[in-house]
Amino acid sequence: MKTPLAVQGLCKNYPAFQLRDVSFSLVPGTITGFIGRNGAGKTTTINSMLSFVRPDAGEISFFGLDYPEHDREIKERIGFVSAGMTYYTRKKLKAITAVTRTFYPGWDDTAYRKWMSVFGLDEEKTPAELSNGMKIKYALALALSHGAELLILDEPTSGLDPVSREELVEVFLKLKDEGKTVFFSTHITSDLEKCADRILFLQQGELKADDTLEGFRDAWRIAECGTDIPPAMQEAACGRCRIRDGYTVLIRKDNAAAFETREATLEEIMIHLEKEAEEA
Ligand SMILES: Nc1ncnc2c1ncn2[C@@H]1O[C@H](COP(=O)(O)OP(=O)(O)OP(=O)(O)O)[C@@H](O)[C@H]1O
Repeated sequence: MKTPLAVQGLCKNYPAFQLRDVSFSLVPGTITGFIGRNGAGKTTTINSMLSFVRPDAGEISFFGLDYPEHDREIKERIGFVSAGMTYYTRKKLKAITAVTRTFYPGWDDTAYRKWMSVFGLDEEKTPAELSNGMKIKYALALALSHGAELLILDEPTSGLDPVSREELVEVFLKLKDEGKTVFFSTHITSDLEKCADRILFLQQGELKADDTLEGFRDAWRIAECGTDIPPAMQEAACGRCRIRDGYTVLIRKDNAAAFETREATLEEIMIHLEKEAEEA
């Protein structure tokens, strides 16, 4: 099966920010979490790869087809959902759907009914009457009704309460069960611990990790120590964070044998690496 998305050497220059040579590809039927702190460049990457902004360099292909050359065919096979999506707030969902379906020759009404029912959405409502989580679900229902095989979501869980986030994570797992590929950006790492197969970690416009969730986590260990970090540990540290009684220190697993350590969570890895980058 062709890779749903391959990004090669993507660059975008803004006056105060550069996206530098980002390359990755997605594995079909998996969930990939695209993580990085605010301003790391996640949205810039997504906008550049979807040609919402013009990239300065890079090659993008979806399902082995170059983009944007094969724009029309590709758009029928992907769905894009952003937390900031806006709809005509006072139109009923059924009116919005009626317009949307005209853009897609492959529109499948049975699939639409199914996903509206799975997500508990009422067509008689207007977007103004939907919560943020419901709006994301409606956007997903539209994407899935035109047969999207790849779902690209920009920060779908931010701004949602923990229960709504949990529901969305369950939706992603359901989509994966159906063979869809899911790519979503977030800075809420706990959501990824529950559902992601792969992690892409972006830091200051550079892709710092592209690995399985287990591989990414397993490369690191955490040491907990008092306020005096021993010199050997200082040497091995890749970032340290203050905690109540001292510090937590992130150490590459390869360098951690000499210390008492434990497994690291995704959040700990991200925070420690960001601290290190800030201090560098
Ligand atoms: N149109 C633009 N013009 C100039 N700079 C921009 C533009 N869009 C984004 N940037 C800058 O690019 C940087 C990366 O922003 P981006 O929105 O891609 O980050 P992000 O990782 O998605 O962050 P967040 O999690 O806050 O959404 C920021 O410093 C931002 O100010």
